[in-house]
This record gives sequence, structure tokens and C-alpha cells, in this order.
Amino acid sequence: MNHHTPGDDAENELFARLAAEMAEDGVVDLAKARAERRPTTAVLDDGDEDGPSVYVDQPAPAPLPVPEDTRRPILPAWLLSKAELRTQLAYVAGQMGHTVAYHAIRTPLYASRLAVRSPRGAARVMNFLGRWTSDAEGQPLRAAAARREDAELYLKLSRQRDGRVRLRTLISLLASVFGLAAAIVLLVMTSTATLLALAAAVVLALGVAGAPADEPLIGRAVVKAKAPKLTSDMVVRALESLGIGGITSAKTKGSSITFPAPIMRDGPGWRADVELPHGVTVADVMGRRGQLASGLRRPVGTVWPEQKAGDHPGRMILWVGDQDMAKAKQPAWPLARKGTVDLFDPIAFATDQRGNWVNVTLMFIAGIIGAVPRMGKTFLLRLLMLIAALDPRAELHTYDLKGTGDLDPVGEKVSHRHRAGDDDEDIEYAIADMRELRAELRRRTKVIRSLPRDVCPESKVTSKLADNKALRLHPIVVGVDECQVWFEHPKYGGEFEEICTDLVKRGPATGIVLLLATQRPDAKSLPTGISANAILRLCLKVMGQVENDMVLGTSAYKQGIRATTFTRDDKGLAYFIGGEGADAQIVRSVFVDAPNAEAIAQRGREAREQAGLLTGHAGGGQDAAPATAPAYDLLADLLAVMGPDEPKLWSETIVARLAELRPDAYGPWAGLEGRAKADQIATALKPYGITTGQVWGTTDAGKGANRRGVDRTEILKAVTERDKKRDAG
Ligand SMILES: Nc1ncnc2c1ncn2[C@@H]1O[C@H](COP(=O)(O)OP(=O)(O)OP(=O)(O)O)[C@@H](O)[C@H]1O
Repeated sequence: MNHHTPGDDAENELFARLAAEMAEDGVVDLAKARAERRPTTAVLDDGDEDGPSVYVDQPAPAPLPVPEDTRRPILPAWLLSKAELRTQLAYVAGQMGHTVAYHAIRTPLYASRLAVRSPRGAARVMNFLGRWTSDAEGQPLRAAAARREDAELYLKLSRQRDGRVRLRTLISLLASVFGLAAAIVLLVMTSTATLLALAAAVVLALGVAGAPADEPLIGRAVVKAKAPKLTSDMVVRALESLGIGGITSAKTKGSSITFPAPIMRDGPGWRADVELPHGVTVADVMGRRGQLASGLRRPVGTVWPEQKAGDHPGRMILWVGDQDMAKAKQPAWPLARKGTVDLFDPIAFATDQRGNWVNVTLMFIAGIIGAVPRMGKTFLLRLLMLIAALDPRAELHTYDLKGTGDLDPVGEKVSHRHRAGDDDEDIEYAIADMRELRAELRRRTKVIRSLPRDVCPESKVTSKLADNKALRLHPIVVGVDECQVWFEHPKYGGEFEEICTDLVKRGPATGIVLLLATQRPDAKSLPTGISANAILRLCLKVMGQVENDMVLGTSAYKQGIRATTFTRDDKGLAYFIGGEGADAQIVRSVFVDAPNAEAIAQRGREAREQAGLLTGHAGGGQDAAPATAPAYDLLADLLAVMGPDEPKLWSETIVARLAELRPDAYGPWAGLEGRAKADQIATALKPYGITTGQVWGTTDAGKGANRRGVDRTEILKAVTERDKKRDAG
């Protein structure tokens, strides 16, 4: 065994040097050699004759820790951001412009007010002149001297007064004479306009002199917003009123809430950095936003606690806006008037509490939107579809299952596939489209797999690949409003669920994006296979924890991410999770009404026309509708081919009979091999919850055998179930 320690190293080095010295001059200075040892070894002189003892394994001095202080920005954030600087400058210019306009329009009012006040002004001026000439201000002093019978002082004051009065009377007389002369000259020599202007100036000046002290001439053009300043006392009081155990017990122990940075202005509101007591998390506070707002005496829509990114869970940023988030003015959406987009880039679609833009990247995601009715879910879905419409490469599929036509502005202008309503034919159209999409998904996975690594390094579509028309990997964006109609459909529900789950799981990498909106987020209307795999999540107001977690992900509610805290007035406000592992944030989506939606979609249409990419429904060409498979009802057909006297049949027998019944629909099945026939039947029955099993039967040759087959009673059960649902619906 070869143990090797730092001590060994030191000894080896010592002996190496001794050997070298001996070789040089034959004399060894042992003490010198020891003293020259590595500085990291400590030398202790313990009086030992052999020389001082040497400690080995002495640790090297630890480097001084560099404190991880947070440096506060030299320039405020609004000075560095072009957009914010523009907002601030626009604000100042707007305020000034408003003030000027406000007063300009009131000039006649001000002039007439001054004219009314001018007689009083004239009287005040005459009175002042009279008092000045007669030295009235000295009168109280003289009276006091007379009262105290101070003759000397009285005489002195009287003399001074006589002098003053004489001088001032002279000045007044001269001024009157010259004034009169000047007036006559002016009257004779100047034009009437000048005279009128002068007269007006005199009247206005007299009006100013005649102003009553309690009535200002002009009012305020801008009344300051009344949101009071946020102070640390307010924050502490509000936090202590939440009834959070950790805060209350910390208070009794004397430790409390601290503020690592001063409370300051941040955008249109106040920002407080708060260090919560040990063991209290920001999530605890976020779950009690309503109580916090009450504690701060502010509207709920202005109070936004959030976790400071990258810090410990007790470090909170409390942002208190001047205005309710849902009511504050939103900046104009950059895409409202002009521009197209690249769907692979982040695109602004909403603002945060501070009015800053929040982006969404629509590629490589599958998204769900949930909310109670009338909160803006459809508008939000339409907004995302409008963004997609602005990338001319994107192929849109829009389904408005409520049937009110909210998606028509997009659908009619640009969609490759579009339908509003939930009639049988709408559903047939949709299922045919979804089947096509599933086939397309499979084609795309194969194309991507076949691409060389340097062209497709991450095994997913890139913007460049999407540009390549030959590969046909352009973005496909499917938007479905009220998607529960599909999943609860008695006939195709299972198939819709199967295809959509596949699209949610495998679609994103292949450039297929599925966006589903529902007003009833529960396991039936939003199957868990879909909700669990969605990446983009948008939750407007919901009523309970279950719906909240369904849309925002498991245990979101427990973490304080609660869309239940939105009020009925918070239309368009949503919790937004924009990517895998992204933090939830509250956003206010851009509001685009129907006429504007139409104008934006028209822009998307024109861009497609220019690029020669307008296809399908909006293109009105041969591919205007999906190639619907002949309408057939598998369950009814099965009952038709399985007589009541044949409770169980082999799958291959069924396939042969189905092919005979409807060659168009089932013909291809008959061409499959024996095993594939059974698989085909199994796959086709899966959406109805029917499984195939081993069935006893006899071959044509009369030989008995067990093979895969179908039980007729199960088909009957499924049909009865379906009819029941259909009647209820
Ligand atoms: N971003 C927004 N900002 C302000 N108001 C909005 C916003 N989005 C929608 N609204 C308002 O909310 C109303 C309801 O919107 P929308 O029709 O999208 O609701 P919904 O949740 O789809 O309702 P339903 O469940 O009945 O379909 C709209 O009429 C609109 O005026």
C-alpha cells in the first residue's frame, strides 16, 4: 500500500534538497534545510534536540469571502429602458399640454372674472395711493406716542410725517399731471386698437388687484391621483393583521418584519422590499391578498405581493399600484396597427402590474386557458390566434364551439380550417381535421428524425426549417374555444381526447401548437393527459382550488398562485405561466375588440396572400375543407354485422363483414393481415371504452379456437350510454 500524505511530500522535498546540497559541496546544513521548507507548514520550536517539530496538514489560509451584496442600480430603471423613458416623457409632455389647453380654453372666463373684479381693484389702488400720500402707516405709531404723552417722540414723528406728506403729495400731483398729459397724447396719437389693448391691460391689472383672497382666479388643470404614499408602518400593520402565525409569534418575540431597501417609486406605484419573519413564506402572504389589501386600505387590484426571483422564500416584493390593475390605462399594443411576427420569437400579449409588456413564445408549447364565463377567455384565445395570424407561415385551425362567432375575424380571414358551432356537421368537420392533423404529426416526426443533426440540432422545428416550403414544417396553431364540447361528445369524445393528448405531448416539437380554452376546467372537460402536459397556462378568474390547479398545475393554489382572488371586474386579468419551469405571473391581456381583430387578421391575410400561403377555408380553394371520411357510425355498424344470435365474434370475422357492409369506409381494413385486423378493431373501439378479448369461435373448416374478438353486449352498453348522454345533452 502506498499512503501518500502532505507530510510525505514535505519529507521528500527536504531529502531531495539535501541530496542536491550534498552533491554540490558535501556539507549539509540541516537547520537551514528545515527552515527553508514550504511556507504552508508551520514550524514549532519545542526545544527538542532534533530541531523544532513541524506540523503537517496545516490548511492554507481560507480566502476572504466576497460578500454577495446587491448593488442597487446607479440609474433608475426607467431611465435605462427606452420604452419606460418614452412613457415618462410622454407623461410629462401630456401633463404640460393638458395644462396649457385647459387654461387656454378658459381665457375668456378668466378675462371676464378680472373685468368683474377690476372696480374693486381700482378702489383698492386709490385707497392705497391715498394712504401712501397721507403716510397712513405711521398713524398708529403717532397715536401710541400721543397716548404715552411722549412729546419728544411725537414731535419727531409728526415732523417726519409732514416731510413725507409734502413730498408724496408733490409726487402724486406731478404723476397726475404727467399721467393726464400722457393719456391725452395717447388718445390723440395712437390707434384705437392700441388704446383698447391698453385699456384691457389696465382693466386686467385692476382685476388682479381686486382679487378676493379666498377665490383663486384659475383652477387646477390636473388633480393629483389620490393614492397615498406607502410607508413601512402601513406595510407592517397590514402584514400583522393577516393572522399568519409566524408573523404574530415573531412580533411577540420582539423580532419583526424588516425592509432591506427603502420603499420607493417603481413605475406607477410603490415598491417595498420586505423580509418576512423566519419561517413565513411569500406564498402565505400571496394567499391572503384580499386581507392584505384591507390592511393597507387599498383596492385589491392595486396590491401585488410577489416572491423576489432568485432569493429565499421569505423575501417579498410588495408592489402597490396607484390604480387598479384592471382599470389603469394600458399602453397601445405594438401590433395593433402594424407589423408581422415570427412565432418563434417572444411576442408581447399582455402587461404586468407595472404596465410593462409581458411576452409569450407560441412555438413549442401546448396551452390551456381556463376561467368562469364572461371573464375574457375567448378574447384571450382570439388574441393569441391573432398573433399567430400575423406570422404568414402559420397555418391556423380555429374552432369556436360556443358558436357565437368570436373567432370569425381570424377564422374567415386566415384560418386553414375554421368552424363555429357544435352541430353534428361541425363536429364531423373537426374530427376529420384532427385526424388529418394526427397524420400530419406523424409525418412531421418522421421528417424531423430524418434531418441531419446540424440542420436540426434539437430534434425540433426551427424558424429556418419552418421557412423551407419543401419540408412543410411551418407552424400549425389550433385554437379551440369551449373545448369541453369536443371531449364530452358522445360519439367522438374519446377520439378527440386521444388525438389532442397526442398533439399536446408530441405536437410542440414538431411545430404544432394546440390552444384549448374552457369555462369548466375539470377532469372531464379538460382530460388530465392534456392538462398535465400543457406548457402555457393562462387562468383568468376561477371559483375554486380544483379548477385553479387544473389550469395552473398541481399545488399551484397551495403555493399562493390563486386565480380565485380575481374579482368579477378583473376582466382580462390572468395568472400566466409561459414556459416549462417559468414562474407564474399576473398579466392583463391586451383588449382587442371585434373590429380591431378583423383589421389585424386582414393584415395577416394580406401577408399570406403576398407569400402565396393563403390556404384552406380562408383561401377558398379546393382544400377548403378536410377530406371528411364517409360519415359512418362504427357502433351501429357493429351491431348491424353482429346478429343478436352472435353474442361474440372474432375481430377478423367482424372486419370481413364490415368491409362488405361499407367498402368505402372499412374496405382497407379487410386488406390487413389477421393480427393487424384485430389491432385495427381494438384501436377503433378504444375511444368508446370497449376492449377486445379472447373469444371462442370456429373456423370455416369447423375447427374451434380462441382468438381476439368483440362482445356484442359491450357494444350495446356503449350505445345505450351514448344515447343517454345525447338525450341529456
Ligand atoms: N383584456 C380584456 N380587458 C378588458 N375587458 C376584457 C378583456 N377581455 C375581455 N374583456 C371583456 O370581457 C367580456 C367577456 O369576454 P369573453 O367573451 O372573452 O368571455 P368568456 O370568458 O369567453 O365568456 P364565455 O365563457 O361566456 O365565452 C368581453 O365582452 C369584454 O368586454
